[in-house]
Amino acid sequence: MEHEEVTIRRGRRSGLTMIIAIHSRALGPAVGGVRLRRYPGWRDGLEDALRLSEAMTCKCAAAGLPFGGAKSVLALDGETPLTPALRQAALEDLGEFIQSFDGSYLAGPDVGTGPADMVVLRQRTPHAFCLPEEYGGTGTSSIPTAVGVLAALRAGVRHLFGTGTDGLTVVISGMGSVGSLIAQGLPGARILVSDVDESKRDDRFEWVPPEKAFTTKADVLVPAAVGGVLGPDTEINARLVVGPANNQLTTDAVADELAAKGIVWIPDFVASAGGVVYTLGREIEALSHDEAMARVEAIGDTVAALLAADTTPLAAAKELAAARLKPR
Ligand SMILES: NC(=O)c1ccc[n+]([C@@H]2O[C@H](COP(=O)([O-])OP(=O)(O)OC[C@H]3O[C@@H](n4cnc5c(N)ncnc54)[C@H](O)[C@@H]3O)[C@@H](O)[C@H]2O)c1
Repeated sequence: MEHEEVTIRRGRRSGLTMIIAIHSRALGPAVGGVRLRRYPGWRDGLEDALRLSEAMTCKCAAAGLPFGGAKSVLALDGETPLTPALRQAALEDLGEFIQSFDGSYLAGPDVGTGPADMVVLRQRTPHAFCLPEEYGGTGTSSIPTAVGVLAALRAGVRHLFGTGTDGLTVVISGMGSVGSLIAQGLPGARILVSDVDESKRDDRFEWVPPEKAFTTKADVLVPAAVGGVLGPDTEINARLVVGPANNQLTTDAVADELAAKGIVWIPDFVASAGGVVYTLGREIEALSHDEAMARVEAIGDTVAALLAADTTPLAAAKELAAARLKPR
């Protein structure tokens, strides 16, 4: 096992399996979101926690943050209804669990949780961030995440096409909180959007059925939905792939296969770091909004440097993260 510490506990109020995976604290306290979702079994939740906490270590190290990587999972089974009472009990259980790490693990929102849930965690531990603004936090991280992806996208476009984004065709797969902001952030481009949820259709943009999103001819494809979408046989009809979805590749080898096909893939842990860069900068390092946003915009410089390397962007990003993680 490469992780520093993995602890599994049953919530005494909720009865839910809780997993906290600490991948690394080499650079500072480990940070990572709380994922609350259904799994076929808790071991699947454990798999998720192991994978996602490792990705957080890479994300923080590549972004130059003084933090390590972690993840919490609250594993729901297939049938128990998630009532408000169960949610409250699970968060109180997790808050106590987080507190037992004595500040060496800092929790934020992830899939299935949001800023309001962080308020419940705070009742049991001070080590929860991304609270709503009225509680002194920075609220949702979607805006800085989208700003970071847009900076990465512009750097990729400059490298590949030597231009800005005006006139390019961009397909966005996933019109959730981040994808919809990205769509609005490219006013001169032709934007095609796609989602499994038809209610996410937006009259301002052309609609593509979800099964056609990756094969539609475009200059840029933005995966903004779920992970595991890029495998060895995935057909893609765009030259540049860059988006916020975590863990997009089914295996690291896919990065080499994409490169061999002439497709530039920007590592997700670099492109999607804006939320964590901004939130931790504001809430832990007490930076101003402008200072924290300047760090988010700097994701574009990181991407430009990765693209200048003579390896794939993934290999270059892993090298960058490993160099920062090396004991001095
Ligand atoms: N919100 C953040 O700050 C942040 C930070 C880093 C990474 N991410 C990652 O970015 C991605 C998007 O985040 P979000 O906050 O916008 O999530 P979200 O839940 O608001 O939106 C996801 C959207 O994807 C759609 N979707 C689900 N499966 C799909 C599929 N197979 N094809 C097309 N659409 C599909 C959903 O209907 C939803 O509209 C997630 O993978 C998330 O983990 C988010």
